[in-house]
Amino acid sequence: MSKKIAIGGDHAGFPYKQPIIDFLISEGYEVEDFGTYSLDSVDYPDFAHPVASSVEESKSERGILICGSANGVAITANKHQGIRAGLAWNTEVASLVRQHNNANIICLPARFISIETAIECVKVFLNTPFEGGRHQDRVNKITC
Ligand SMILES: O=C(CO)[C@H](O)[C@H](O)[C@H](O)COP(=O)(O)O
Repeated sequence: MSKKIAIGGDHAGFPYKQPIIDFLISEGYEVEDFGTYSLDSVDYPDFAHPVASSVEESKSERGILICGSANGVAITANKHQGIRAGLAWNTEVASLVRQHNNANIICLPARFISIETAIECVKVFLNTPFEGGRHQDRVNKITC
């Protein structure tokens, strides 16, 4: 896959963003960081929309979004055409969101998982292929 990854999140996700970026760079990925850039309180859609747009427009191959519960960024990203943003809180779910749902954005709940788990989820998300078959039929039915 292309090595370009878009990443973003709100103030709750901010402490997790740089360690994930460091991991991605160490693995040879190019990273576009859409913010936020501090712990100051912000609104998650202001960061989820640019990440989703980057994936939607094929400027990035995959996206990573981080907020407190991961729900706000997931709900926002899934408003975009062609975006399948799924939550992951352990490596098994991170694998399934690729294998079964062909997710192109992973949403991480920073207030409920460790940074180490978040990085493990990202690793699995980026390295697990979509299974296709019956899952492709189901993914095809998602779009209204
Ligand atoms: O959007 C969210 C929940 O769906 C995220 O968890 C946010 O990070 C959270 O709502 C931020 O909450 P705060 O009390 O404003 O820090």
